[in-house]
Amino acid sequence: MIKTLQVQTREGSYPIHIGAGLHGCLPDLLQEIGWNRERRLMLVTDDQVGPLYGEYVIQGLKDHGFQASCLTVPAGEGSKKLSQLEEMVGDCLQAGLDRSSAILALGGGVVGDLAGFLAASYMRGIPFIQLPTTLLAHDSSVGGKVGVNHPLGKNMIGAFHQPSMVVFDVNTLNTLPEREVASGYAEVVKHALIRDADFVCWLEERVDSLRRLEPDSVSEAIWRGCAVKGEVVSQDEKEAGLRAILNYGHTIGHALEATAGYGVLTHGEAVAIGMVGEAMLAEELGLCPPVSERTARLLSSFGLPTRLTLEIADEELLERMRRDKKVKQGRLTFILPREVGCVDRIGGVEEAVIRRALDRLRGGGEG
Ligand SMILES: NC(=O)c1ccc[n+]([C@@H]2O[C@H](COP(=O)([O-])OP(=O)(O)OC[C@H]3O[C@@H](n4cnc5c(N)ncnc54)[C@H](O)[C@@H]3O)[C@@H](O)[C@H]2O)c1
Ligand SMILES: O=C(O)C(=O)C[C@@H](O)[C@H](O)[C@H](O)COP(=O)(O)O
Ligand SMILES: [Zn+2]
Repeated sequence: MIKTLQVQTREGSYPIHIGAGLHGCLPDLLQEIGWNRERRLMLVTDDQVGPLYGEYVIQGLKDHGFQASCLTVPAGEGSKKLSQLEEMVGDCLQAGLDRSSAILALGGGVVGDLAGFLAASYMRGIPFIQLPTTLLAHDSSVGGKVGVNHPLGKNMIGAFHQPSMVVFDVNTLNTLPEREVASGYAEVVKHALIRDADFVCWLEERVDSLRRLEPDSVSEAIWRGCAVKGEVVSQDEKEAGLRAILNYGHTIGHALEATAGYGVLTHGEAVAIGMVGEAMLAEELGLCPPVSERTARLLSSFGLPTRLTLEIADEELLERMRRDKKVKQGRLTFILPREVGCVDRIGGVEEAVIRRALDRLRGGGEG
């Protein structure tokens, strides 16, 4: 069964298709959005995903008369950097891509963010399509945040560039390593915690089937996660306000990810720890009833870490947080829970309270 959602943008709307075997439908789906065979296509993938799915996708396109070439980057967060992007621009120029060409991003969030940024910047912008292959990429493939990391911070160089379509073939999840499955559930849980209390209960009741990647449950989880994300992005495409709620867990999470060294923690692991820490912060500030324990229990049931065990000093984390993109005139802004299923933007959080929350996140305080 194929499920479809629409994301509204300033320039119209684009579909998200979720279902088993959708890679086989890609040529038809391209034609549905009006892409004809004259448009030269560059498939961007990584060296783990490419050998699994790249050839099938390229062959399908060629069989339908499309001109498609392939560009492969090394797998992992280390590829999300400017020097990689420069190399990719060279590959596209060599392959003869022009302003009527387009990019297809086949992979997880790293490929999606990197290939999306390539599309946003190549000759000042060409269209692209997201073909997510990780559970986490139900988040990264929707909403148009594309970019690369800087040694001083996550996603510090980037753009908003919406895809023309998202095609999620859930069959690809069958080859995903267990650690990446868990990592992906962090962003699924985030979507539930920020906007949909019923979805939180639904997840709590189906942990086992979701972890086994039972097709009906996993497709429903992806669909519900994409529905939350799509609804928020449709209301606030460029993060003027509301969209910041999608950053729950990310102020601490991004600080952890960059300080630990890109790739040491997966993005989902860092965000999982971050959500528990930020729930503790909300409790310290008296903003909500106790929610951190239930948050940690759910994340942990998916096999995710919920405590800060790496030896990183508070000051190092705070230094990163002071450069977070939500900081305004030096005031640290967090996305904090009011209750399960509802969060708020809270500005001007004092560093002393953050230190108390970090202490609890390390297992100090009352837990
Ligand atoms: N733009 C956004 O809105 C947004 C949202 C969330 C996360 N992100 C970004 O996404 C990135 C993390 O994405 P990710 O967790 O997908 O990581 P990833 O892209 O590095 O993929 C994880 C690993 O799984 C492998 N893999 C991918 N699909 C596979 C498959 N089907 N079978 C076997 N192996 C497969 C990859 O090669 C990689 O080694 C981070 O850089 C994060 O900042 C962006
Ligand atoms: O789409 C968004 O908006 C998000 O915040 C989704 C996050 O899960 C994602 O990690 C995003 O890349 C973070 O964006 P950033 O602007 O904080 O770098
Ligand atoms: Zn994220």
